[in-house]
Amino acid sequence: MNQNVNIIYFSPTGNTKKIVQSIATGISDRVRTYDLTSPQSRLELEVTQFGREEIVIVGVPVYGGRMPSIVNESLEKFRGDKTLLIPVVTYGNRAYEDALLELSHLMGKNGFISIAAGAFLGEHSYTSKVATDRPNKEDLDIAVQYGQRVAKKILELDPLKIVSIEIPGQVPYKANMVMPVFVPLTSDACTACGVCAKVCPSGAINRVNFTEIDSEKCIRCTACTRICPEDAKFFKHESYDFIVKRLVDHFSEIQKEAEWFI
Ligand SMILES: Cc1cc2nc3c(=O)[nH]c(=O)nc-3n(C[C@H](O)[C@H](O)[C@H](O)COP(=O)(O)O)c2cc1C
Repeated sequence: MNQNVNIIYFSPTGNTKKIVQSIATGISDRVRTYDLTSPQSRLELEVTQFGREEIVIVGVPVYGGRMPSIVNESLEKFRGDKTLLIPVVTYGNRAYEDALLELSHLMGKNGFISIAAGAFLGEHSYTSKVATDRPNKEDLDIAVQYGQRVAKKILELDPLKIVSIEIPGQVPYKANMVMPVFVPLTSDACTACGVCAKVCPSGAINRVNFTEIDSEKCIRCTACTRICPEDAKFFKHESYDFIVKRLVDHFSEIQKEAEWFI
């Protein structure tokens, strides 16, 4: 298609970004990006209006079966006018529960109509033993093909009969996860390069003293522990170990596949 596709995503460890970009590639080569991962990008985001003919793909990771609440306020700044929406989530092989439906509802309130939706696998932020290396090349190829199917659907749409598709999930949504309070620790290997603070999506890492973490701001997304070139940032807490053990015990053997609704 020679129509613009707008992609909006929040993606602390990069899985959601890859999937959303691949779907967009299947639709058009004219892509406009709204990356809401950094606190600065969300702070600077202005109210953005999309027209009727526009296509928007929005992607977030699943946190506790819900969408990450940190991004809700920013997503509310996007306004549609019966704008075509493709909501997408990535999740770490446990379950996506109500996250996809919640994302579709949140955007739907502001004038977007979900004409397709997808739930994709992404290596679990907490352990590389669950959904290892997902999304892999095959996942990304599939995402491109899903994008091509959306493009076909759009060309065939009767503008007077555009309705939202059915998306799995329940209302009321699952209760928000109550996360035990643990924050990343820093070992002596830290060279104070500051890359952790740069990628922190919640601004929780002190910009001068990188070992100081604001436990109220930290969303435990693992962006910092994954990016540290010295492996100096790490989680060590009995609750964290318990979560990882549970994930590995129950979700490491059988890997799920992407689900696509159209
Ligand atoms: C705080 C937190 C909660 C998570 N909750 C879930 C969950 O409920 N179900 C699941 O399958 N994966 C869960 N995950 C894994 C992420 O959804 C998955 O790794 C996702 O692909 C990360 O996306 P990103 O790379 O775009 O940040 C969770 C990860 C974090 C950090």
